[in-house]
Amino acid sequence: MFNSSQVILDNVSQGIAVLDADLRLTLFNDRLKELLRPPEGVIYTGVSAKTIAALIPVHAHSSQSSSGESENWLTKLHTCLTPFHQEVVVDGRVVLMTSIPTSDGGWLITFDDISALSGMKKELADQNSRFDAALSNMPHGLCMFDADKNLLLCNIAYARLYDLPELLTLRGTSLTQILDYRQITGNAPARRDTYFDVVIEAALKGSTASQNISLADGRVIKISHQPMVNGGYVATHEDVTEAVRAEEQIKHMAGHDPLTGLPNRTLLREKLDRELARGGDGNAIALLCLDLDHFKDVNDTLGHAVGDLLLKEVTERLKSCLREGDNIARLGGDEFVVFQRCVQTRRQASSLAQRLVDAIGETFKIDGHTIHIGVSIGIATAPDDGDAADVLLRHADTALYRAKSSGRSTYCFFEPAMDANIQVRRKLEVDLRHALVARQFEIYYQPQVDTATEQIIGFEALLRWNHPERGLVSPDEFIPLAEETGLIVPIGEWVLRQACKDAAHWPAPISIAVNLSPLQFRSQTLAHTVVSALTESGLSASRLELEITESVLLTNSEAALATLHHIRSLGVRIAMDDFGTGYSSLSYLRLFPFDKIKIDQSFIRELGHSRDCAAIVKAVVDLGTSLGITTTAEGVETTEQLRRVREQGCSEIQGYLFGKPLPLSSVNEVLRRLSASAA
Ligand SMILES: Nc1nc2c(ncn2[C@@H]2O[C@H](COP(=O)(O)O[C@H]3[C@@H](O)[C@H](n4cnc5c(=O)[nH]c(N)nc54)O[C@@H]3COP(=O)(O)O)[C@@H](O)[C@H]2O)c(=O)[nH]1
Repeated sequence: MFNSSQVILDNVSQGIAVLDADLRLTLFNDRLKELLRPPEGVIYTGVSAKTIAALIPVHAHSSQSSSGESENWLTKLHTCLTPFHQEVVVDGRVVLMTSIPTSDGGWLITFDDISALSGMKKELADQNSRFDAALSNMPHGLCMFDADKNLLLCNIAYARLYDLPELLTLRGTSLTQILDYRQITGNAPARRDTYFDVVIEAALKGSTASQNISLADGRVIKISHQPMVNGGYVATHEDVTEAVRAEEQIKHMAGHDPLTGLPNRTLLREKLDRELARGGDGNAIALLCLDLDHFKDVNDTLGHAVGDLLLKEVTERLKSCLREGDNIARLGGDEFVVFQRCVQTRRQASSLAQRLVDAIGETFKIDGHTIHIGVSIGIATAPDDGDAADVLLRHADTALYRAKSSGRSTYCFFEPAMDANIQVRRKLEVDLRHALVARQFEIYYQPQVDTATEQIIGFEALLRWNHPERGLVSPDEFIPLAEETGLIVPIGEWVLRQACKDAAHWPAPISIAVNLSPLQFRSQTLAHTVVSALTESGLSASRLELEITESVLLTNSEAALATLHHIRSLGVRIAMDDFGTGYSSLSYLRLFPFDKIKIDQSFIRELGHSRDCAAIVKAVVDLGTSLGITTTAEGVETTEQLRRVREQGCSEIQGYLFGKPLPLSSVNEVLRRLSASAA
């Protein structure tokens, strides 16, 4: 027969030991032996608690007994009247001993193997300390609030971010308390109500959201909310002030011109597109393309620093002409755009354009320099001239082109007919840029004759352009374009070098005259180019003549005069071309010791018809004679004109009567025949 209580005891998972009042073992089970692993025969009914205590030598750690004492188990059995626990380690296993006093003065002791539980507790403790370390070391603030907006926990970074005292970081602190405190210290959300009502409520309702919140102290905090499963939310707080500022700055830079601070082309396009899309409310848009006149001269002569200061000053003046709602942008260089929404488009745009022209026409005083520039303006209007930004900009630019060619410092409205002309001109410009590399230029030479002997004494180099589609293009058409685009500088340099090379093969003292454009004087390397053209070709300086018009001295006269003196000091002769067509040809004779005056063909043409012209020619020749300057009559076509200029005392003649401009091969042939007949 089995003892039923023993069967029960042997089938429970705990080790059981029952001690009587004398602390002797009265009852125990097999599980006790399994846990304590006593040597054979040590555990038996009647054995003392002391013997059992000897089997459990190592205390894992003492849990607090109900009396709060931590004492040796045996001592406690003698002294304690209430249950107590002890964790001990037996043979590597953690065993929880629970000692419960029995009514007869004895003890019921249970032994639980809690090794697994103890491992989990340790793991949990480790995890908690890792979590604490992570929280404390997080660069961002972190906080958890329950569903009632009471703080569950927060980390040091959160407290530091808002300068919170320790008291407000304790569990249970309400969000309102925290925000009230932040309100006082000046770092609460600038729009607290919105933050509270919208952001927090959304988080509590389960929305994951990330939002930048501006604080009253100017900082921007990125707050990311994550709802928690059991209500409440966890939020990270990151100070993104610097990042937001940098982003704003990058955005500003992408849309603005760094020099003037004005919107750039990209931003202009955005604004214009927006305005055009808004259309349809009866209002129109006037778009004004502005280009400064002679700005390049300022850069070339006074330097880029002064040019930059001028652009800033121009910007201020342009802005001062605008009214509320008008927009301005700088497209680059000296190009600006203004657009305005207006009702009476042309009238309002004219009035704005005139204000702008007047403002820029006023003298500028920059860095000790007095500067005169102007502005040319092309205007296109929407919807009449187009309703897309690209089209409007193109049409305003076309009108600008017209404003520039009709004298500058003025404005001009777009007209459809302009488009076709300008397209042709643009195409010519593209072709002209290509012409030099494509070797489409050729120099023709027109003879210059001694009036007395009627012998050829030299030739004038006159440029011709063999256009692949249009055939020979007149210099009257492409030289002004080359001057407008600045291409005259490389083209003029090519003419000079090529003409010197060609003339070097002609018999001395036959000379060569080359035209110089005013723009070539701005390059500052002109004198050097002349020297190298002479050196490369081997032509004597005395056989080279350079023809300039008074416009060279009109702008930038000091620098141009210095260059002229330098070139003349080489032995090169300087001729004043088209004499009498400008305003102050005479006064320029006092400025520079010209070697030759070329009387413009308009006077020669009129010699037989106009007494005035005859008198002018006579006066110029007399002036030349008294100053020791050679005079050449240009455009002599008839024997009658020849007779008259000879009568007036003109020393040299050039004109169709003695020969039209000829290609090099024909000139060489003429010269060959001349030297053969002279031999
Ligand atoms: N900067 C440069 N300018 C140049 C160069 N090559 C030419 N040009 C200038 O282009 C203008 C037109 O030149 P072109 O068509 O060659 O006309 C010249 C002569 O052909 C013409 N001429 C000469 N004699 C007569 C005549 O009896 N009748 C008549 N109707 N025309 C005649 O005059 C032009 C020469 O002018 P000028 O230079 O003033 O002596 C012209 O302004 C050229 O200067 C160049 O390489 N660089």
